[in-house]
This record gives sequence, C-alpha cells and structure tokens, in this order.
Amino acid sequence: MEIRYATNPTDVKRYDTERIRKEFLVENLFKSNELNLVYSHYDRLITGGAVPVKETLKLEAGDLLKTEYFLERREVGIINIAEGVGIVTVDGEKYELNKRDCVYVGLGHESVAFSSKDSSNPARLYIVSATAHKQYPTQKIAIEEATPNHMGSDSQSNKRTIYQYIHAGGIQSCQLMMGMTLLAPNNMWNTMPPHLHDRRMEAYLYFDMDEDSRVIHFMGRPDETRHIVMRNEQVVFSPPWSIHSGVGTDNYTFIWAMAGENYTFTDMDSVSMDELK
Ligand SMILES: O=C[C@H](O)[C@@H](O)CC(=O)C(=O)O
Ligand SMILES: [Zn+2]
Repeated sequence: MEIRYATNPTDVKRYDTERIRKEFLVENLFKSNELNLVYSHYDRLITGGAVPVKETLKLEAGDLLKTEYFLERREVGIINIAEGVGIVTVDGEKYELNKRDCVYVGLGHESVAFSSKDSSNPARLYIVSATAHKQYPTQKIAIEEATPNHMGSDSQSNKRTIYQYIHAGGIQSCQLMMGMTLLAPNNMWNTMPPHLHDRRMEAYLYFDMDEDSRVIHFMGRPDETRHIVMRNEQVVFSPPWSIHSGVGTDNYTFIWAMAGENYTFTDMDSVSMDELK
C-alpha cells in the first residue's frame, strides 16, 4: 500500500508540477487482476481500485494497517465504474453491483472480496475507506435510489446532478461520505464557484473519459491556485484547505468522497469569485 503524507499549504506554494502530482495525484489504481490501495494521511482516507478478471481479489490489512483484517478499525464504500457487473462478498454475503451502484460495508467484517460476474466483461471497483468507531449496517444502493441534487446551469457550463449515496440522509456511516456527480451533456465544469470545508478532506475520482480526454483539476488555497492535468480513472486528494474544481476537455463523471469531522454537506464555506487567484 502506497502512503501519501499530509502537506502544509505554505510549503505547497513552492511545489513545482512534478511535486504537486507526486503528493496529490493517484495515477494507476485500476489494473487487471490487481487491487491497489493508496493511504492518505489526510483523515487517514484510503482510496483503491480493484479489477477482478478471473480471480477473486481480497481486501486485506497488509503490513501497513497492523490490524488482523482491513475493517477492524475502518468502514468502506465501493462503487462499480464499469458496465461489467461486480460482486462484493462480505463475510459470505454477496452484493451485485451494476455500473454506478454502491455498497457500504461497516466496521468489523472480517472478509471482503471482489469478483466479476463475467470475466470477459470485468467490473472496475472504486474503494474508499475511512476510520470508524462503530458498526453501521452493510447496505447496497443503486444510483436510482440515491439522493439527487440538481446544480448549475447551461449558461455556466456546469449543469450537473450530484447523487449522494453515503451521507446523513442516505446510507449511514461513521464519517465517510460518498457520491457521484454526473454532468449534463455539453457541460464541463464541476464545483465552480468552488468551496472549502476545513473539517473534511475530499478525494475526486474522474472517470468515463476517453483516452485523449483530460480534466484540468484546480486545487490550492483560493488566492494561490494550482492545476493538475488528469486522465481517465485517476484520483486527486484535496486537502481541507484546498478548493477542488475541474473542467473537462470532454464529458466526464466523478466520484467524490469525504472524511473528517462534521458529517454534513452544508458546513462548507463558499469561495467568492473575487477571492480566486
Ligand atoms: O463537498 C462536496 C463535494 O465537493 C462535491 O459534492 C461537489 C460536487 O460534486 C459538485 O459540485 O459537482
Ligand atoms: Zn467539497
């Protein structure tokens, strides 16, 4: 498991492109027959990707967590981002995930495994885990059942629907919040005007992009912004002091996930356009 340490915004001012990418961008989570995890010291969030083809892939604590099993001190949300049906087996119980379906698995489950229903059409499972202090029920939710939030407008090129899966009004968790934002056709901007939430970090996974498509992701303090050029199926960690917003060269979708202190969406501070530099 790769580790990413937390950074100080005063230091980040001095980072060049290479260093910014090294600290915040996750490039290669999704590889056939592999389960890859990256541990961020921002709120100890783990993001990962599993692409089970022929074999079953197991979510394991490994050397880093120093626990008997992965969910001993954690909870996890999993979303399938491929057309191929994914199967998540939790202590023997199977959950089938179509594209955009999510399953939440609570603290204390010893065995979590991933497989594809059809190896010629494998699932691609995005994994986000945060630390947990009590068990909430394991639950599956399809995109149709998620809370939709209509945002933006055509004139601002940011018309989109935010689907909330794991949050106060949906699947309950200790601190993990997770959902997916779909842009309306011909709309390219997410999360603009931007916001901050100093009590939570966030991770964005951009996907459903063509090979040559890019999302230009903006980060940094509002008056000291930087950008990261991102490809399909890459993740970016957003520190609590950073804006997180992007514009695509083509259509894209993204999964956002947050962990930290407050368990509410509405405690975000909106950033006025005057503040951006
Ligand atoms: O804190 C909330 C997260 O940044 C996302 O929900 C924002 C988002 O999906 C969007 O504006 O498109
Ligand atoms: Zn946010």
